[in-house]
Amino acid sequence: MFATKPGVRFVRPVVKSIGRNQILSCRSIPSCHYSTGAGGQGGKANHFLPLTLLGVAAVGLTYYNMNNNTKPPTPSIDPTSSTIQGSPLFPSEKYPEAINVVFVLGGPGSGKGTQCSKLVKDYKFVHLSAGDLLRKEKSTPGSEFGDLIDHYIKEGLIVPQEITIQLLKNAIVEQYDKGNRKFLVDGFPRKMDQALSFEKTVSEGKLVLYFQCPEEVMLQRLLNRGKTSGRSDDNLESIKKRFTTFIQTSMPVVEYFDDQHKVVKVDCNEPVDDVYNHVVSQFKEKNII
Ligand SMILES: Nc1ncnc2c1ncn2[C@@H]1O[C@H](COP(=O)(O)OP(=O)(O)O)[C@@H](O)[C@H]1O
Ligand SMILES: O=c1ccn([C@@H]2O[C@H](COP(=O)(O)OP(=O)(O)O)[C@@H](O)[C@H]2O)c(=O)[nH]1
Repeated sequence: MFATKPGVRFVRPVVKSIGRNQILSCRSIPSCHYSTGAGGQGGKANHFLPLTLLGVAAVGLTYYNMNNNTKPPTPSIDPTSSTIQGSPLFPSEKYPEAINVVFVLGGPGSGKGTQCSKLVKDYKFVHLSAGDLLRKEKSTPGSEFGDLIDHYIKEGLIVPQEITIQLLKNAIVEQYDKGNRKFLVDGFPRKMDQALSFEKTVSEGKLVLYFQCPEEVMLQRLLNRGKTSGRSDDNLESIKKRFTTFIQTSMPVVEYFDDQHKVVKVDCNEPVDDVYNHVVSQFKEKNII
């Protein structure tokens, strides 16, 4: 049912219909519309075709796997081998000013959200948590990717990049239009394909703030958070899976940026205010604040 007929003329990408408020709509993306085959619009860019096919493949396979509980959902196309094509949105003709993006990484429960809140209060950053954006999209009535997101989060897996990147893009554009230029992008990129695509199509990351944290500390914090968070992944089973994903999939991203000398490492295993003091002094040293 997800097959695409050759020659079909696309007037909108799949992502456009996601969510009641079209959160994942491609409004903000120039050259969003495209066509294929006979009757297509000649020279129009075809940027969304691979993206759409990948998205459709991921959704189809996920639904299949959710109904056949024998194996985890794995996209039929290896996402690490495909990156979204395009040029950065910031700066560009439409959005002439560059934005400052700091990626905030660290294992689940390392304190990313806690420290971001403090930075927002003191230094007027916009805090965009990829996990929060996904949870919001998941609970948006009518979201066609709600079940898929739910499944990936419970399993501690990384949601296909085009969904998360589109959510981030929309949120950043909204904030840019309000005059904001400084962003803490929390819990993203968690996978190499996301890192490459985001920097190619949205903006480069100026710095990565990485919280080093022993697993045992994160485990205790997450179990504690789980008593009140209401999150479907703050339980022992999901936490173990998230740790595995973090080590196997997300640490290579930290290493990738570390090779570019963009990573500042902060020990998470101190009281909140002490961790924050380290963060602030590192940011000052790097001229981020
Ligand atoms: N330095 C710290 N010491 C003790 N508890 C902390 C510290 N930082 C965060 N926490 C607590 O640990 C839990 C996870 O923190 P959070 O900021 O939500 O992590 P993350 O965003 O990395 O998942 C929360 O309940 C938070 O209150
Ligand atoms: O770029 C992202 C960020 C988050 N997630 C999913 O959202 C979950 C929760 O992420 P969040 O950053 O909210 O929580 P953390 O695990 O850091 O506590 C992750 O385990 C992933 O399943 C994702 O797929 N892509």
